[in-house]
Amino acid sequence: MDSMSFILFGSTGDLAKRKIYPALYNLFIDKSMPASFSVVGLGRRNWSHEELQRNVEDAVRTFSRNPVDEEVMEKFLQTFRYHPLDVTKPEAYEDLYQYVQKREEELNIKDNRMFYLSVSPKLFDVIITNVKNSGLSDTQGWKRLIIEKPFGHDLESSRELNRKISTVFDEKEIYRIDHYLGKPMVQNLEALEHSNPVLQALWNKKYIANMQITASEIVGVEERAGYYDKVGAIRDMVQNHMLQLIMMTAMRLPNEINAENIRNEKKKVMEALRPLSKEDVAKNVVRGQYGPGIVNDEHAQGYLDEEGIEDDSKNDTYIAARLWIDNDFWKGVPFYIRTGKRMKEKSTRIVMEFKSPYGRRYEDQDLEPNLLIIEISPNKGVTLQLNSKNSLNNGKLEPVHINFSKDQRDLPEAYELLLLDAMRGDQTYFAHWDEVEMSWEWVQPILDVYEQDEAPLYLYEAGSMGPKAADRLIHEDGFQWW
Ligand SMILES: NC(=O)C1=CN([C@@H]2O[C@H](COP(=O)(O)OP(=O)(O)OC[C@H]3O[C@@H](n4cnc5c(N)ncnc54)[C@H](OP(=O)(O)O)[C@@H]3O)[C@@H](O)[C@H]2O)C=CC1
Ligand SMILES: O=C1O[C@H](COP(=O)(O)O)[C@@H](O)[C@H](O)[C@H]1O
Repeated sequence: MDSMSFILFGSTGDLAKRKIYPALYNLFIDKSMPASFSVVGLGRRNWSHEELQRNVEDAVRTFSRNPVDEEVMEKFLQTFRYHPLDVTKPEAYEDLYQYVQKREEELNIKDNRMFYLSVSPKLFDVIITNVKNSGLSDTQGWKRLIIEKPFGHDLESSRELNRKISTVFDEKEIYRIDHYLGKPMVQNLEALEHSNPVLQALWNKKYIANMQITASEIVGVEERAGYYDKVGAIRDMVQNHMLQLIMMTAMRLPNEINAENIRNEKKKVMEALRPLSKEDVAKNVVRGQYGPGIVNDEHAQGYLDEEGIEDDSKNDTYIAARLWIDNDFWKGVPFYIRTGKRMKEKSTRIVMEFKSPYGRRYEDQDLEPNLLIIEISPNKGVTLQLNSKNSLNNGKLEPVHINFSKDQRDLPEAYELLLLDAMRGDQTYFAHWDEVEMSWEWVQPILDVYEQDEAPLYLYEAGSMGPKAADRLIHEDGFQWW
């Protein structure tokens, strides 16, 4: 792998601590990092190199999946340097440029530069402008941009941001992170379908009655009120993660698996996704907000009582929706999504419910449908629900489960897989602009309806599986949530 500078905007922040440093360490210990690399951490704080290194060390000790090897840790920390920088000050970038070059010379590495924007989206624009004007992005080697979510606040702002970025980076140089695409079981979807002819044969409208994608969380808004109260579940989860999961589940696999082909197939799914008019929103989308309830046997306060939330906030902490993909493979199969905070369990999963064949033999018995359940996180595995006679219960047909689960500890974290791909220059599991733009296009009417408060906001009890209206949405079609 090419030697490079990893220039981290937001090196003193939460994401760097919880995800980026542990991921880099795990890649380092697995010998997946380039032989020579320089990490330059940036932030306004007046830290020394040693302070950054101490923080990196703490972060790795706290959050890494690998036990720490002291010798490896020492070498790892030596790659880190801190450079104080207020990103809003154009004149400060001249020093940064010189510092990055100095490290490149010291380490004798080429000017391959990875810019990682792990800062508030408000700062994306000013950083891009200053990186460009300072000359930092004029390299002989490659330059790449890793950019965190949210990518815009709505369709128009995302287009504006993309226009801005495109003046400095080509699409081939932009790595838009959606960490759900880095989850090992999401990356496994394609293999699961294509290495198993039995699943491949069934993965279409002929056999599937409906597809359900759930991403439920136990946590509430935590310390992110300022951010979350303005975005809600629709922008925080649906526009990106949930629609990416739909694309990954519904795409047809190209003959050759590479970034371009996969992204083309995902784009076709979005092109076929039936758009919602404003009138469709209330019929197909349910928004909810958690009230007080019981979580893990303890009282949990409602959203409006959380610190930093407006008293009369109408923000959605839960969204369920019915979607249709109008192409030859999925026409007539409803896709249901639901995601929310303060729900009963933490689970991200995809469930395919199979159709019941006509003229089946056991019409007198109340049979459960066959299900294929793909657990993405925190459990990782696949379960097939079939029916079988139970000779201990008068030969009654009962559901049985064929099941495999992955050893959780050995699997790399999403950020590890994504950072490795970005360093190798592989964009397969990063969101292409077309996908992001089409996702915003699909979501925009929902945002408009909520902005005007033209749809009901249903309360649900903390610790439940969401509002009753979401159950009604799926019952209308004769199905239930799995
Ligand atoms: N945290 C998470 O779990 C997740 C975060 N994200 C995204 O990652 C990004 C970072 O989030 P997070 O780490 O939580 O944010 P934090 O608020 O924890 O960190 C923000 C970082 O930005 C730096 N910063 C702020 N203003 C300036 C400035 N004017 N000049 C230089 N640096 C500045 C801060 O450094 P200093 O204070 O030293 O100036 C700090 O390092 C956001 O885009 C967020 O949406 C995405 C998914 C999950
Ligand atoms: O991007 C986000 O994702 C997390 C949920 O991620 P997971 O990997 O734990 O499923 C969510 O809590 C957060 O609000 C959102 O910004």
